[in-house]
Amino acid sequence: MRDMHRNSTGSTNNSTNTNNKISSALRLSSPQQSLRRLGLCSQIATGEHSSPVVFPEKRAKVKASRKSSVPTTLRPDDQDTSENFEHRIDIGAGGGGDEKSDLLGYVVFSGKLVLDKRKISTNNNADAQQTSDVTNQDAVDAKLTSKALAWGSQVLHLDDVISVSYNAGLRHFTVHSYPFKKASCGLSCFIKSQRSRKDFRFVASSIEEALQWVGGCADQQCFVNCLPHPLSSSKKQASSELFQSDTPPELLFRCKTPPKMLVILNPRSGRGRSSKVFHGIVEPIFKLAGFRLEVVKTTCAGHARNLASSVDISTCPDGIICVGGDGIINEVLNGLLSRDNQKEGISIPIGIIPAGSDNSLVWTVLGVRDPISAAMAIVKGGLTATDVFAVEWIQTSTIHYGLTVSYYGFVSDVLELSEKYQKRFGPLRYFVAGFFKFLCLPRYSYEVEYLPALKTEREGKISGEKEAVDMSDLCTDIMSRSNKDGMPRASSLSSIDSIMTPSRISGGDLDTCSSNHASTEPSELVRGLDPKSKRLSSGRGNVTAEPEVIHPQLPLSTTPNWPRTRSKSRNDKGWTGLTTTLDTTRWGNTATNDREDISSTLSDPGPIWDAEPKWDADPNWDVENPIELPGPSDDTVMGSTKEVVPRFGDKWVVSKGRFLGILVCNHACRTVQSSQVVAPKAEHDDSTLDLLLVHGSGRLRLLRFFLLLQMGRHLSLPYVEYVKVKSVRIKPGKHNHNGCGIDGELFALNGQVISSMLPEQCRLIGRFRL
Ligand SMILES: Nc1ncnc2c1ncn2[C@@H]1O[C@H](COP(=O)(O)OP(=O)(O)OP(=O)(O)O)[C@@H](O)[C@H]1O
Repeated sequence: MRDMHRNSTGSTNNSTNTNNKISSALRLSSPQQSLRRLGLCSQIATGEHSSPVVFPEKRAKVKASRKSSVPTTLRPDDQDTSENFEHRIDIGAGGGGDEKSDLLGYVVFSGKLVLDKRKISTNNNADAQQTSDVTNQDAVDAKLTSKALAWGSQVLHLDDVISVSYNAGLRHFTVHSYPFKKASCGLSCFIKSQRSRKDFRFVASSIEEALQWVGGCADQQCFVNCLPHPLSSSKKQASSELFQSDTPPELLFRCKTPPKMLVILNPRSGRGRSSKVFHGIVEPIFKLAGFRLEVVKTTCAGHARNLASSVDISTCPDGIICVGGDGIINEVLNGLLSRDNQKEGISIPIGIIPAGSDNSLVWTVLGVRDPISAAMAIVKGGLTATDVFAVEWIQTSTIHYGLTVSYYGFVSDVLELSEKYQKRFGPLRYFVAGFFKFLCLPRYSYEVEYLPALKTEREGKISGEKEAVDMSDLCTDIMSRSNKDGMPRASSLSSIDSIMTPSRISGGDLDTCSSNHASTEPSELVRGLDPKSKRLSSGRGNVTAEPEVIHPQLPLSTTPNWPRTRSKSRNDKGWTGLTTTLDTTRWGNTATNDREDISSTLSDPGPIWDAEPKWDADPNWDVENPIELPGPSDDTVMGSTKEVVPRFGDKWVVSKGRFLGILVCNHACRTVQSSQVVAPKAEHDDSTLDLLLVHGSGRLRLLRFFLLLQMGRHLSLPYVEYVKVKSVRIKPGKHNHNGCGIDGELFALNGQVISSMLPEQCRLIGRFRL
């Protein structure tokens, strides 16, 4: 176990020093404080909560017992006493000095504990009997601090603790934890340490002390599962007769109320392993932590989105847990943002249990990649605000939201092709599809226009301005129209590297090559897609009409919804099919995985405010790029041109020509399968997008990009441009395979799209912990 021996007892010689060193940091709380923290309360087996009852006489008793067993503060003259301890606890992390002495936080409670190593019985009566058998000779000094429970030479970090079970009226209590299990010495370099369940049953010196220990754990945010006395035949008896004589009639440990959440589980994720992962590994953790969960398994693509858009929030006030890959999270996000009250929707916390092909979001943002750690992050709670980006199809005003990345070119083509191999190759399908796509690599042409972000903006200096954006403004344009979008996915593909390199190679130094224009760009932050800022960003600040007026010529039914089937190819379905509007409820009723073809507008002339030509109407890239060599494997051209286009103070950089790929990242996009980082400078909450342009065409160039990506050196390539942006517009060339991937969902890129940040962030459950 990683943590168990982290701060083990030092030698007898240095123990006195250590005690001196730690004395300041380990000042025990006064008994009164401890008692206050204990906040005797009750969580009776039924899970019902009752009001706290204070028992002064019990408090006095506990106070006395604590005084006698442990000194309040380790003073110099206490050293002798402390030397008599059977085991010394070096809370100062091996005597590292005062600066380290708070590694385990402040002391909440201390006393003697016996670790009962006998197998924990399921029989309560036997438990009661066993407890009385434990002799105090085995007792060791123990301390509960704000960060750990330490006894003898062992330390259990509270981060690894899920809950504590306690039977009223007994001296013993059980700590349920999931510490890291260390691989055996020889294998530790090869095998990642994993968490596994470990229950520690302790016996305290007295019932009062047991209450103190358990109450202290409750104060440190551990859930306490309080059960009746094992000898009581009924809960009624436990709370009336037994408690009257032995213990307070009601024990109310002050700990957090167990959360109530909705679990949306994609049973197809991870090649169908997600149900096993949830019920076998994750659910027991949530049960230990007292969570009240309603589990819904999705029946088809789009189901999660429908659930998230319509669920009664009062039934899951603490959030929605997604079990699956990045795709299911994207569905839930889009569902939440399509609710009538979008502000409420985006504020619903989202928990993530990684059980799909790739879970870049939770790995990058919370540093969690296995289901147990993810469940623990949810149990431990806290929220991490995360940017949300919106990709809007300008001509049709359709919007799809994302949390991870949107991509165009080779990667989106691979995403599409990978569908074919889903059943046969599972997570390896990206590699297989990447290989085949590589062999017959087409050329991709785009017009890219981006608004670089200023350094000051990236550092949040105008956060006040950001905060001033009213969510209702935001909703007027982007969100209200998003209800109609219902674009489907092909599969999860936040893991760009899995396309070409399934191997694991460590990252190295990363050189970023931001655009020159970025540093000379003094413009206001165009984060958020409220109509006003969007117009500003597009250089049409004089347009004041409501969204409907802005796009007057748009027929209501022109959303470029493009559900794809998992089995059909793009050609089968005809990318430029009928104009229609996707009814999202249809997805919910679809019994199979396959989706119907719903395609997009062909002839939409685009909104009035966007009518001004920014580029040639129909770029002919073969002509515009005279240096482009013919043939499939050319590798010598940058293939694009660049210019700065000032509009109303905002200088948009225009780059057009050939691109192997365009990646617009919301966070660093780490991949679970390897140590690569696609956008090393990206932050999930910096209000900017990181744009990666891989210029040019040709297999050699593409191969070099992916190889260097594995080594973390892809940004050093001369044809790779990396810039932080506030907004990006992308328009495909004429003969492209026009796909666009958003968090693993695949869409048709018929016409120009604009990616920008929403002013409001969503909230992921959990915090990044090292
Ligand atoms: N019951 C279902 N049947 C088929 N598709 C579903 C179902 N539930 C959800 N989906 C679709 O599957 C997509 C992918 O889900 P998710 O990201 O959870 O898995 P994944 O990581 O891609 O899984 P896999 O390991 O199979 O690649 C979702 O975006 C959703 O559209």
